[in-house]
This record gives sequence, C-alpha cells and structure tokens, in this order.
Amino acid sequence: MKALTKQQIEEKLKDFEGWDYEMDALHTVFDFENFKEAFSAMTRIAFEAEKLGHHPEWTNVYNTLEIFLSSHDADGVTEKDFELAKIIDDLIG
Ligand SMILES: C[C@H](O)[C@H](O)[C@H]1CNC2=NC(N)=NC(=O)C2=N1
Repeated sequence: MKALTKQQIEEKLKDFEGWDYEMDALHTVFDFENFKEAFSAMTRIAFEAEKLGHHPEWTNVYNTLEIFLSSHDADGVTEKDFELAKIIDDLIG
C-alpha cells in the first residue's frame, strides 16, 4: 500500500477527533480511569489489530495509552493506518 502525502493525511484527519500527525504517524493519547481499563482497551485493540494484520506502536503508563500508527512497509501513513484508527475509535473512542 502506498504512503499518503502530508496533505492527504491532514485532509483525512479532519474526520478523526483527537488524532494528529506526528513523527510521520497518526498519533493520539487516551486517558482511562486506571491501569486495568487501559490494559483492557489494549487487549481489545490487540485482537482487532491482529485480525487486520496491522499493528500499533504504543506506550502504556498506568492509565494513559499513547498510540502511533504507521506502515513500515510503505515508510509512512497509509489507508490501513486510518482503518486501524477508525477501529480503535469505534472500540474506545
Ligand atoms: C507481514 C506482515 O503483514 C507485516 O509485517 C505487517 C504486520 N503489521 C504491521 N503493522 C504496521 N503498523 N505496519 C506494517 O507495515 C505492518 N506490517
């Protein structure tokens, strides 16, 4: 899959609340009640990511989850990253 241009990414991001374009990736941060809620969300995302064959780069610290989505094979952001971002929003947004 081909990497999208910065312009294409910023246009598509208008449909995504709470996401931005950072470090050549789609980026967001979620705050949860506590660690258990954060880890539960990560587990649910993990199963969907595995189904999609596309995986997040993420960091969990206690109740926060920071996510970066990019496509290593395309060396940038592709439609697949937007697909995963939508799945994540539908799960926990
Ligand atoms: C072979 C396998 O489909 C690839 O390695 C997939 C796995 N998950 C992936 N996840 C992400 N975020 N980017 C990729 O390029 C990628 N490639």
